[in-house]
Amino acid sequence: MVQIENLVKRYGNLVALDHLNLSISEGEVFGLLGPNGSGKTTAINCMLSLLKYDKGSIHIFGEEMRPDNYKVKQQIGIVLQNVAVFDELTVYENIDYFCGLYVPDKRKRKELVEEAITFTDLNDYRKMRPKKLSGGLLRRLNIACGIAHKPRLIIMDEPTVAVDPQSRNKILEGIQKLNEQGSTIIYTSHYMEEVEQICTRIAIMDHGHVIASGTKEELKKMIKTGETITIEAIPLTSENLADIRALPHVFDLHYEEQILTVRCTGARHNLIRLLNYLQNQDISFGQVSSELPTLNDVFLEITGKQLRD
Ligand SMILES: Nc1ncnc2c1ncn2[C@@H]1O[C@H](COP(=O)(O)OP(=O)(O)OP(=O)(O)O)[C@@H](O)[C@H]1O
Repeated sequence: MVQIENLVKRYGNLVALDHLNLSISEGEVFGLLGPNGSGKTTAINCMLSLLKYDKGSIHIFGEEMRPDNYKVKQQIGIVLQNVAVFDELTVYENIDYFCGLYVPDKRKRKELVEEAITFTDLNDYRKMRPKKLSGGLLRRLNIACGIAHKPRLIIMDEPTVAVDPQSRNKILEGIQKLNEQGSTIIYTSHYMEEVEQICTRIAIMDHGHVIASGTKEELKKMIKTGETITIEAIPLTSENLADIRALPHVFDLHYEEQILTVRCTGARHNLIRLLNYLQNQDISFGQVSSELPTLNDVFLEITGKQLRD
C-alpha cells in the first residue's frame, strides 16, 4: 500500500533521511519508532508531499505520490503533531468542516461526524470551542477531524505526545478500532510501550534510516538479550562481579549505586542460578526483578544507546 524507496531528504548539510526504505501493506498498524530527531516527521511530511525530497520514490496505493495527486490524498487521513483546528468553531463544527472537505453529502456527513464524536468520546464537549478543551481533549478533537471521513490510510505523527494517561488509552483503543474497521495505519512514536501495544509491524529508525524492522517478536529475536535481571541494594565486591559475569548465559553486567543489572541470553533458570550464587556467598539484597526484552533493548543492542537519550 505504501512503498518508499531510497528516500533522501537534506536540510542544508543535515541529512534527515538517509536512503529510507519502507514497505507497508494494507491492513497493518505500522509503527515508526525512533528517538527525537531520527527523521519520523520528515518521513511523514515527504509521504504526504508536504515536503520536497532530494532522492528516491514514494508510491501510495500503487501510484506515485505527488503534491497534486488529489485522488490519493483524498483517501488519506492525517493527524499531525501540531493540533490544527479552528478556534471559532465548536467541536462538532470543526469535525464537520474537515469531514466536509471529503464528503459533500450532508446526511452521510452527519452520520460520520457522529461516529467520530462517539469514537473519540467527545460527546460531552461537542458544543465547546477548542480553547476550553484540555490538551488531551484537543488531541482527541485533532484525531476526530483527521479520521471522520473514514480514510483508507491514516497517518498519525506522535498523536499522544503530552496527553494524560486516560486520553492516551482512548486514543490507542481508537486506533485499533479504526484498523478493525478497515483502515491501514501508520503511527510514529518515540514511546516503545505504545508501539508494542498497538502495532502489527514496526520499523525502528535512527539517523534517517531503518535499522531494524519486523513484528515485535521478530525484532526481539534479533538481539542477544533474552532476560534482564535487576537486583537493588546489593553490596558486591569485584570478585563477586567477576563470578556473576562468569555464570552461564550472562553476557553483560552493570553495577552502580548498589544496583546490579545483568543481561542474559534467553535461557531458563538464569534468575535462580544468580540467586543461588548470592545465597551461597551470603550476600543480602533488596528488590529483584526479571524482565523480558523490550524494543529499547533492541535499539540499545543495535545502536549502543537508549531509545530515550
Ligand atoms: N525545517 C527543518 N530545518 C532544518 N532541520 C530540520 C528541519 N526539520 C527537521 N530538521 C532536522 O532533521 C532531523 C530529523 O527531524 P524530524 O523532526 O524528522 O525527526 P523526528 O524523528 O520526527 O523527531 P521528533 O520526534 O522530535 O519530531 C533532526 O535532526 C531535525 O533537527
